[in-house]
Amino acid sequence: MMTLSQLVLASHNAGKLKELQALLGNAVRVRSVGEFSDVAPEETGLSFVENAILKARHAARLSGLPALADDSGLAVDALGGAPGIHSARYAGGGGDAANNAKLLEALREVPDAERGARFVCALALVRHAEDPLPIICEGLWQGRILHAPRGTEGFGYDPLFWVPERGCSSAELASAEKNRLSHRARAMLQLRQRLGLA
Ligand SMILES: O=P(O)(O)OP(=O)(O)OP(=O)(O)OC[C@H]1O[C@@H](n2cnc3c(O)ncnc32)[C@H](O)[C@@H]1O
Ligand SMILES: [Mg+2]
Repeated sequence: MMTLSQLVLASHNAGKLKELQALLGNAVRVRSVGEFSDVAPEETGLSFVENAILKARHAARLSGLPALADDSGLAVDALGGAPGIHSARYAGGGGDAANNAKLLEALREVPDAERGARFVCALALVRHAEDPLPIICEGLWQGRILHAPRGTEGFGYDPLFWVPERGCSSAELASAEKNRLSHRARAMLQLRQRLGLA
């Protein structure tokens, strides 16, 4: 088992950082990669797992500390799994509002029964930049894409993601509730088990 006293979170996304921190609890002292660099690495992998490993190695190299990265995104059935690994830059770098507008437009003619989607999260933890055996955990969250945004909590695509088990959008969930249900919560539970923290 890996014992950790300090960990760098390899993300530049404030919404994600907040969730990762809450999900990790206070057993580990957490730093953010933003303390070491403002520049995010290029996400050139073909999969969530490859991109998570690449981001974790980058942060471990910068900080000299163990690093945890999250690569996540939204896979929409009617779009053949898009935006997928390209979720953060779906609308070409215009941020969350532009991404959400592009998604609504792409699904304009798609009926409810065909609006299925899932959030995907891959976590990668490396002990050091060249770690040959990263810990990988994955989580999925099944839902459906709404016709208009609802709610103001969370980040990213949350206002468009209908959560069937709660009957609301994920941006209408309190953060503690999202942290019980989400793709990230599921992946993080596995990770905490692997680390002996859960
Ligand atoms: O790479 P880092 O620095 O961690 O930050 P990022 O925002 O670029 O993160 P990703 O490359 O993993 O892209 C994931 C995108 O998927 C979306 N996403 C992931 N998890 C989400 C969640 O819990 N709720 C809403 N949108 C989410 C969100 O738009 C993210 O920008
Ligand atoms: Mg990214």
